[in-house]
Amino acid sequence: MLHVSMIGCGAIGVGVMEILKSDPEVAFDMVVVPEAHMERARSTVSTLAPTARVVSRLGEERPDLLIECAGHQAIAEHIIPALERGIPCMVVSIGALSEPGLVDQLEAAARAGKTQVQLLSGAIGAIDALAAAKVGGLESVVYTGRKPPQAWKDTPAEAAFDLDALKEPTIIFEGSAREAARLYPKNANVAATLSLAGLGLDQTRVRLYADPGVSENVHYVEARGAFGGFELTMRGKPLAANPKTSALTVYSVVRALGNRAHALSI
Ligand SMILES: NC(=O)C1=CN([C@@H]2O[C@H](COP(=O)(O)OP(=O)(O)OC[C@H]3O[C@@H](n4cnc5c(N)ncnc54)[C@H](O)[C@@H]3O)[C@@H](O)[C@H]2O)C=CC1
Ligand SMILES: O=C([O-])CC(=O)C(=O)O
Repeated sequence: MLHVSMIGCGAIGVGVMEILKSDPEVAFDMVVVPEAHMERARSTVSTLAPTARVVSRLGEERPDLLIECAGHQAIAEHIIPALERGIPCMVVSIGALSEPGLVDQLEAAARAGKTQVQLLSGAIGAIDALAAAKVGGLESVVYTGRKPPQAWKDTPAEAAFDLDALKEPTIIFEGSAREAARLYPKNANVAATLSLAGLGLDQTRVRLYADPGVSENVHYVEARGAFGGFELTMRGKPLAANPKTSALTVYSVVRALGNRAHALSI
């Protein structure tokens, strides 16, 4: 039985607990959320993981695994201290790692605690192929993200475009993955994941579209290198609870937890 503590109880956290409540090999012992969100989280957790405690920090507890499904702040607040204490961690807010120095801090914390932090693939696929291709040498990685206009609400695109009135696919950003992550932190997870697996934040090119013609989060990747090349299109269905997040992100967390908990890993 794998004893897991979960950071975050939003669209991803709830989706993961819903699926895993029928898995006898995974137990959620604690759910970590900020004080202000504890009451809401308690009522959700009471039905999904009735034995789990809702807390605002891990304290002295030592779960088998700590999984972050919360947001950028949670990495410095919870993941780094847990790694330093030797607790293995998984991270889903990969966009946070475009902040200068944070990847190095994560690695240093894991090394100090003699443990490991796993960065999850989330909403994008072919991370295994891209990371393997990097060994032989990559020449180019280009990522195009296409989402319905309402998925860009509360981002700089809202000030620059009348999102509700868009009739055509509209480029809202073109540049490096580093700049995309700075301007669109809540939509930068895929670009940052591709960068970390591949050519890095400065060499990975990103184009983002607000497209009234799509209802899904469409991720298109073209990679070339010594291995040859690949093109990948993912059409991720957004979660009802958060249209910025594709359902595949929930499944990627469930897969990663299953791989740690079960006898067979794939
Ligand atoms: N790797 C990937 O492909 C993807 C990653 N994400 C990332 O996953 C994260 C969670 O996404 P959602 O569940 O959709 O968000 P959400 O907004 O629905 O839920 C966030 C949850 O985290 C909690 N939280 C916020 N700050 C916290 C902190 N400092 N400490 C503890 N708990 C905290 C909130 O109370 C809430 O329960 C976001 O950072 C998002 O950018 C989302 C989609 C894809
Ligand atoms: O599709 C998703 O779930 C999230 C996404 O685009 C991103 O954060 O890069």
